[in-house]
Amino acid sequence: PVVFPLSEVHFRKPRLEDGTAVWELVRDTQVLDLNSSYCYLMLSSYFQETCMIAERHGQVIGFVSGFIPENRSQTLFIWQVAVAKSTRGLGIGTSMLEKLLNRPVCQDVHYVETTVSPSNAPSQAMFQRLARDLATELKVTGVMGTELFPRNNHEPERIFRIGPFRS
Ligand SMILES: CC(=O)NCC[C@H](N)C(=O)O
Repeated sequence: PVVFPLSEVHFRKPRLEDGTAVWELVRDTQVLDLNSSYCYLMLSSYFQETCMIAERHGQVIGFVSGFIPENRSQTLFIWQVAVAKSTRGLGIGTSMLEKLLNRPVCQDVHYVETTVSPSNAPSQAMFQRLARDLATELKVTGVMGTELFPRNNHEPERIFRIGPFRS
């Protein structure tokens, strides 16, 4: 993996034109669920306030998708966090999450919820770090079991809840 300062990374809202690059980034992680390319176009347009792009030298190296559930305005649900394999371990994932939480749309957010599969240790560590940085707790509040997925061919998804913060 390459090493470079985060100051070389540009964080911004996604645009429609990022759709394919995001689809390729998620595909290349080989651990996340690859949604349809159309889904990433939707996220990059209708959910751009709660999504984040990280880019360096014009290359998309990170992506976060999320939304605020319409009936739970104090919670930001983080859907996917994707970081290019070659740029892992530099804190890009944590930076995307913290910058996303600093957006005006998240000014009343006091909880983050997300799901992480048991085999995704880097993602679990990233959320534990986020809880520490926010001086709050991470709790496992539930799980989406394998039986919920077609042909049982998906790992369970443990539901994490981080908060309260900024209360
Ligand atoms: C935080 C995160 O990336 N969760 C992944 C959930 C699921 N496996 C997916 O890839 O959408």
